[in-house]
Amino acid sequence: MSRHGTPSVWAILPAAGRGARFGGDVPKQYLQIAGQPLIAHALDALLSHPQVAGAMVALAADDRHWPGWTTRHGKPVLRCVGGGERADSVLAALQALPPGPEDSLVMVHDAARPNLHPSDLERLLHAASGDRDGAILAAPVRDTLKRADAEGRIAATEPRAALWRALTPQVFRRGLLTDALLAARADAVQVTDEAMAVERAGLRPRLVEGREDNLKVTTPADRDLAEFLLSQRQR
Ligand SMILES: Nc1ccn([C@@H]2O[C@H](COP(=O)(O)OP(=O)(O)OP(=O)(O)O)[C@@H](O)[C@H]2O)c(=O)n1
Ligand SMILES: C[C@](O)(CO)[C@H](O)COP(=O)(O)O
Repeated sequence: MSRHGTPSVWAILPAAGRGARFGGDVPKQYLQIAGQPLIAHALDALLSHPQVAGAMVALAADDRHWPGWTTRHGKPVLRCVGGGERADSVLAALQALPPGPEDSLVMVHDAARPNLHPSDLERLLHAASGDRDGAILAAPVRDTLKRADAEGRIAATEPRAALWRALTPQVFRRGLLTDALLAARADAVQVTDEAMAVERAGLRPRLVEGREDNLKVTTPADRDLAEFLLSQRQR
């Protein structure tokens, strides 16, 4: 048994997006970067951690690019059909997981974030294991923030003290996250990350500072940086 105990954390990868901001014919999660699809880098980063039991990947119903993996790193890779919004995909994945304790940890990570480092993952899981409100990787805002007006000019400078950018993974107790996402859906509130749903439930997840290079590949401009970062790790 590893020092982390029995692998008990299920990883959820929302991967049902269309990649509209990235463009192209192939959804960005299947972009070949540093020798494999973007989603493979995200899967490997998660499944290589000894505490992670397996992965549930939420795919678009008409996805024809999924390579059909059923295991990686000796762990199960399961899949389900995602939903119209990211939160719907996460909820579908939660509800498709194998039976397990409601207070077990689940970890949600964007398939579009290929450069998650083991050190960040370890610190995040350590923080979440001891915190019932959960924990997320995040990065403190280091730039001055401007609010734009309708003409693309500066309308205001926003205070940045105590502002952080939410990253992923985000780790919560399985039952708590499921209930929080169901409540947000029932209230017709579109949450852009899992923490937003948990905050609505009155909890205060812990912020775990993560690397700035845990980028989400969103537009074509992100591709070269992702290629560089991932190729540097393979040297
Ligand atoms: N209905 C959706 C929308 C998004 N995602 C996933 O959520 C992650 C982060 O979303 P984003 O970067 O916005 O990806 P897309 O939604 O594909 O991009 P876009 O908004 O440009 O279409 C991605 O792995 C994406 O596949 C998902 O599983 N289901
Ligand atoms: C979950 C997330 O990556 C945290 O920053 C972000 O909210 C995803 O946003 P997207 O518009 O679905 O990419």
